[in-house]
Amino acid sequence: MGKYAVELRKLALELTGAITESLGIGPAYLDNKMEEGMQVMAANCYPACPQPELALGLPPHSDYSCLTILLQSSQGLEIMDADDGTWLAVPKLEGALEVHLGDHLQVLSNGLYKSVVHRATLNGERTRISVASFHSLGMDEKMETAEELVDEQHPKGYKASSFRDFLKFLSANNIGEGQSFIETLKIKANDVY
Ligand SMILES: O=C(O)CCC(=O)C(=O)O
Ligand SMILES: [Fe+2]
Repeated sequence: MGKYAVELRKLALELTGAITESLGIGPAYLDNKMEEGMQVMAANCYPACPQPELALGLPPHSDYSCLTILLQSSQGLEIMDADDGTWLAVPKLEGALEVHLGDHLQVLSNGLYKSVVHRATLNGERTRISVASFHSLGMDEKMETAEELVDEQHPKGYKASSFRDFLKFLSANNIGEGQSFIETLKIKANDVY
């Protein structure tokens, strides 16, 4: 697990650099903050469920990370098509890692990149295991929208927040009931900011 975690961290930094480069703010924009940031690994175990159509392994949510890298033992992950709200199954490809864009990059990019809403379904036959590696800034480091991506036509759309702010939100809200942290960060037209 140690070597796997180390390699994923390198991959996350490389992908984050490619994303910031694509935004025109340079490949090293987040390097220092990511290098001092956090990597959280979660092992999820979903036992076989006799009535999988009646339950979910994880409710719909987006991840509070820059990137999440996921390995799944069998199919079960679904992502939401943001245009029509339908759910699409992510196929299990042998040896493939699934990369999710998280809320941090939506905030940084002023909404040019969107975090992916996803959920975990259950199946009737076998236990499913997934290992998620979340890559984010440090606990008290605020992720802010890049000033370079803000102008009159593209006003700043998000408030800055830290992982600790997210944890406070989680302890006070139930994401199983549809509450979403990124929604609370959106700056509304008549907010004084
Ligand atoms: O088990 C999965 O496929 C999804 C896991 C996940 O979304 C998470 O741990 O945040
Ligand atoms: Fe997730």
